[in-house]
Amino acid sequence: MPRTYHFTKLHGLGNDYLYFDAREGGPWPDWSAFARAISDRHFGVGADGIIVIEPSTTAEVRMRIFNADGSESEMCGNGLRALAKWLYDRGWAGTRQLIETGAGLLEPEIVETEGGKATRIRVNMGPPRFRRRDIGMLGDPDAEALDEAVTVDGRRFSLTCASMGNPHAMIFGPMMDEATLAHYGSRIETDPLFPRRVNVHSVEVLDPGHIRMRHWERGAGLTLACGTGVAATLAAAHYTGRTGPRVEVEVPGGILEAEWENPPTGPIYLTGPAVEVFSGTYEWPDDV
Ligand SMILES: N[C@H](CCC[C@H](N)C(=O)O)C(=O)O
Repeated sequence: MPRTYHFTKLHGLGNDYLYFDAREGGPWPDWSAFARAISDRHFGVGADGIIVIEPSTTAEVRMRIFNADGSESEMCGNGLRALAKWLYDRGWAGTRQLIETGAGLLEPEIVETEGGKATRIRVNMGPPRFRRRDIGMLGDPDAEALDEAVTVDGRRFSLTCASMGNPHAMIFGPMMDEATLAHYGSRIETDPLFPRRVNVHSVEVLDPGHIRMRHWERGAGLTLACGTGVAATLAAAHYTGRTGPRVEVEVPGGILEAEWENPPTGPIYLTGPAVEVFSGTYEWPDDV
């Protein structure tokens, strides 16, 4: 007997997720298989993945994020910003929130509202990390991974890697077009250097305060925005002397602001919009 699941779709600059309130009720499905099915843009509802809200003993709620391929990630910056909106708009949390994530306890803050609804959210993403162990890379776990090299189809890429709880590899230089990033990003994502796979970003530094970039996300492919990717990129760019500690980042879906407070040990803040699109229901075979 199929079961009916209620969801709300929200996005941060077009990085879209389906939200499931699993704080009560259940039983709940195998979220990985469920995410793979519902995220399909043709045979499902369509999204970059799903966000599952669960009870927490240490914060207001626990956020879990599953990519479109069903893989679970440690963290999602755009997803966390939109979750803060989802909670605030329903009166379930205030303007300053504490959320349990796979990257630790993180603090989103509603910074702009319209008609009682959150429109712009700033989130303390915690500090970036640069060691191989943080990124889940092969090699000396205590060594930083600021200048790695992988070769794909005879083309050598220099990677600067950082973690925001989830792993990111940045390719600095002229921004690649979609087809080029899809071709090489998909192969770097699954390179043996990254046993946990990796999110891949093509990053062009325009000046010390401005970056433009394009994302190939682990488990989701090309996306219009990647919050943890923007934060990891600011960390890598500033840490290697390419930018200041505060940048405006142009991603395909719009503009995100990123600021690194007290580098290199302080947190990175990410500020940008979040939008609620619609709510709906989804039938899923009773596999529980
Ligand atoms: N694909 C990512 C998770 C989503 C991150 C991204 N959408 C964000 O806004 O941070 C990973 O597997 O680590």
